[in-house]
Amino acid sequence: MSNTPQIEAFPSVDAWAEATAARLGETLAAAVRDNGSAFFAGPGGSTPAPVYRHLAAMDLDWAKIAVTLVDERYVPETSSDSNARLIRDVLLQDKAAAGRFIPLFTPEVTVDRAAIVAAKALAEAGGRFDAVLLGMGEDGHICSMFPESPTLKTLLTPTLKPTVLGVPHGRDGMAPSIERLSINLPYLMQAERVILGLKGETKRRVFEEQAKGDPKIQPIAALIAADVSLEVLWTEEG
Ligand SMILES: O=C(O)[C@H](O)[C@@H](O)[C@H](O)[C@H](O)COP(=O)(O)O
Repeated sequence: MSNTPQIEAFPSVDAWAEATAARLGETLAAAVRDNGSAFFAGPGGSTPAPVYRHLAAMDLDWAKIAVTLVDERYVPETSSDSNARLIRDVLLQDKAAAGRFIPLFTPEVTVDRAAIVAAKALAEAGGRFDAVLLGMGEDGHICSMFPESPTLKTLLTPTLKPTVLGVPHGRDGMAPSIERLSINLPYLMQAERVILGLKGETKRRVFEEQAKGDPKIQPIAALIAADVSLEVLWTEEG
């Protein structure tokens, strides 16, 4: 029986960011110690920057750590929408400047071709994440697993191989507003540690509601049904 993970509450954004970064860093350090290298995947959006600042300052063996994204807008790094830009500007600084970044975006003919290129690049980098940080939208999406998206069911299918898929922009004003690239649920299922970082009361409520949802179409329910080793760290400060 899958159980909803307990939400761990922190009194401030900084306490929340520090605790999240410490756990991610602990897992990355253990992977470097035990396997000689480590692989981290994180989100874009407005939530993770404080976590990335704390992580960048951690004294890890960053030259042995690969860094990628759990999803990406299908835009070049020159775009302010680029998640790769966030990773380069905030995470791959300070001590983490030596980390090796593996972007998901490449200027291919179509987003689906770019997804094939990204899937190959992640597989060549080891194909399994040691530590993953996830954000969540107020619609319950994680990665680029959006409600009503035609790719959602495939992204949430637990029996497929870990891969990257192209996500079309939403029709009739539905999210996402631009094409995306996203890892699928199996990538999260095989990760050593997955932390969902949430800020604000709305997202806490959405998480609790979505946890009771249909794992075929609701990502949080899919994570829980797939027994992903999920830790949920939350702070009320928005
Ligand atoms: O490309 C993105 O936008 C992110 O990778 C996405 O998966 C994010 O985690 C959620 O959309 C939450 O976004 P916020 O943190 O901005 O609420």
